[in-house]
Amino acid sequence: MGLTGNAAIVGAAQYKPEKYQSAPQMFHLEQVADLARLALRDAGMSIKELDGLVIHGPQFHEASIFVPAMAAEYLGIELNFAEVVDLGGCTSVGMIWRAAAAVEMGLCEAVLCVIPARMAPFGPNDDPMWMAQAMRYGGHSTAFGAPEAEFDLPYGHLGQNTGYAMIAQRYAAKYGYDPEVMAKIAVDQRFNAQGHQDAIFRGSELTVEQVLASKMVADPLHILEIVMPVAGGAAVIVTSKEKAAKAKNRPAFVTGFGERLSYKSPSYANEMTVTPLAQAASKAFAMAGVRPEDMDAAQLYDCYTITVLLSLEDAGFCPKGEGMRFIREHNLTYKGDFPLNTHGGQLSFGQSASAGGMSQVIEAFDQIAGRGGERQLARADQIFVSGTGGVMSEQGALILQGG
Ligand SMILES: CC(=O)CC(=O)SCCNC(=O)CCNC(=O)[C@H](O)C(C)(C)COP(=O)(O)OP(=O)(O)OC[C@H]1O[C@@H](n2cnc3c(N)ncnc32)[C@H](O)[C@@H]1OP(=O)(O)O
Repeated sequence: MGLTGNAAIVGAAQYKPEKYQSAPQMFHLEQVADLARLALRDAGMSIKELDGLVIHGPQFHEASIFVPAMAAEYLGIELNFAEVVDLGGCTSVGMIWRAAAAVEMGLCEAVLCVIPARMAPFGPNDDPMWMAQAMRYGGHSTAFGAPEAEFDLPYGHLGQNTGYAMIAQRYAAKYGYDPEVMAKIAVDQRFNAQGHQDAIFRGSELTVEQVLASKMVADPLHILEIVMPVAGGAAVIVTSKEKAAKAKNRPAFVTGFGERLSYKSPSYANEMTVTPLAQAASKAFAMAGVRPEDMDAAQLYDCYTITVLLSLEDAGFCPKGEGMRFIREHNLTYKGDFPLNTHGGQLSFGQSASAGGMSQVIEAFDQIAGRGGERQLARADQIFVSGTGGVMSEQGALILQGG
């Protein structure tokens, strides 16, 4: 049951992360078209070959319904498969497996997965204040009737920072917490970012002391353990094995996936320190017929350092409660014995809304395709990718393997 490895990523493109103030504003459809052009060029394919579209829809305030049909019309293509994915930071991983499954089912042959994440010019019905706030406190709905508006927000649980801090506090109470070890995650990833020409924090290396001396945002999370929101956008082409055989790049076959959605707010979790990634990852490994120790690298969603710690444990790279020891004992850089987030992760490459997780998918593809430049791993045949939405509540796992 599941994928049989007959669909692959063959091309990708992403905008260089930029601060919102300096990034160009583009209408979302314009971004879709531009990203599609860049990803197709990378794959060596023509737009006429596309017959599937997976799109991230919520930001389309130009039109809130029929988003895939509107985008297809704008691209001038007809579709055999269309899907909107809205899973926050789990969107990217969710898009890739849905595209691969659709290809394997024979619904379509080539799918564009696309997330526009630059700001669009404000329209007459947009409220710039609300949008600025939504961008800042991304994860929480303040909408009338939303459970978090009633039970979380009045207690100061605004958006993601406080939710992840709460999980970190619970972890600390249960298993202990060494701030230096947590800072090492950010430091090793910042080292990796020096090897990626598009990383927003290329050119500024980091030490454990700097992380620990940086502003405390939500105890125990320092600002340098938290992602900085940036403008961006990404697109990936997933196609059939037959088409992949003719592709320009070495394909990354999608051989396993898992997805698990749980509570949206950690306040409702039975046990905050165990995330739904445990189920998602074990399904993905079983489907691909591989184990965590077979992986050449892990690209783990990293909105916060605590996300990385929990993901390492729940994906099965080390037992529960032993993440600190694992991080202390391993060099997580691309030069090390456990290459993790080899592009710098979102902490150091940059986090653009919902497209941030696609940077992890694209880095896995780049490594498998052998175009990682100075950060290229000697062996990159099997890579694990995770996606995290909400406050550890939406989890996705992918296994990508070179052909
Ligand atoms: C979405 C999902 O489903 C799952 C997820 O990914 S959850 C995560 C979603 N993302 C978020 O919630 C965003 C988290 N980040 C933040 O809220 C903010 O960055 C923050 C509150 C941590 C800091 O904001 P702030 O204190 O107002 O910083 P601000 O005054 O804007 O900037 C101060 C400086 O620090 C920098 N900075 C801001 N945030 C930074 C960060 N996280 N890391 C490093 N530098 C940062 C700024 O660039 C600025 O530098 P300059 O003065 O040189 O321009």
